[in-house]
Amino acid sequence: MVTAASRHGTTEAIAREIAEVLAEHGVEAVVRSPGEVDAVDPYEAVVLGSAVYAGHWLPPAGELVERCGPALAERPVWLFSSGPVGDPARKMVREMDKDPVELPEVREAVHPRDHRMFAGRLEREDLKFPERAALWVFRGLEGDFRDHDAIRGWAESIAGALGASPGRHSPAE
Ligand SMILES: Cc1cc2nc3c(=O)[nH]c(=O)nc-3n(C[C@H](O)[C@H](O)[C@H](O)COP(=O)(O)O)c2cc1C
Repeated sequence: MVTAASRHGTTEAIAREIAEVLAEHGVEAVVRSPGEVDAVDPYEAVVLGSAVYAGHWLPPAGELVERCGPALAERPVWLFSSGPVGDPARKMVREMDKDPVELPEVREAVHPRDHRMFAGRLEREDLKFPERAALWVFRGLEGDFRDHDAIRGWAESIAGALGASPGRHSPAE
């Protein structure tokens, strides 16, 4: 299962991209929003992500860990965050690229195989006040900074760890 907490859809889109790559490699993957997951027992492995706002994961991701921590710890779990936007040459952008505050706690609870921070997306038209006001501070950070190669490469490594062979169920077959 791939599940991600998202406010404006970017992290959810990254979750879908990861699930697509898993499926291309023969790993059956469902995408769920964290709030609708009551139990992870039906799933062999879990990829859990969240957008990062002001240094924090969104609450539904942490709440899933609170609800299902022991069951998550019993299966392979990969974590990701979607955050940094803007030109990485800028100091402010590099400062954004910090692990979310919740990460040590989440690591302790679920013992993930990995945590990856992916660049995100920030579009003015998605934002409402007060986020739009924050854009004044974040000026120059608008745009889609997702690195699809990085996302796909990471998803391929997960497929590999789950025993999938590359291209096992590729559409060409
Ligand atoms: C008000 C605001 C605060 C943000 N704070 C952070 C932050 O602390 N760290 C970070 O890496 N990204 C931060 N971002 C960028 C978002 O995490 C990024 O745009 C993300 O891809 C949005 O994902 P979503 O569309 O799934 O909500 C912030 C964006 C906004 C609008």
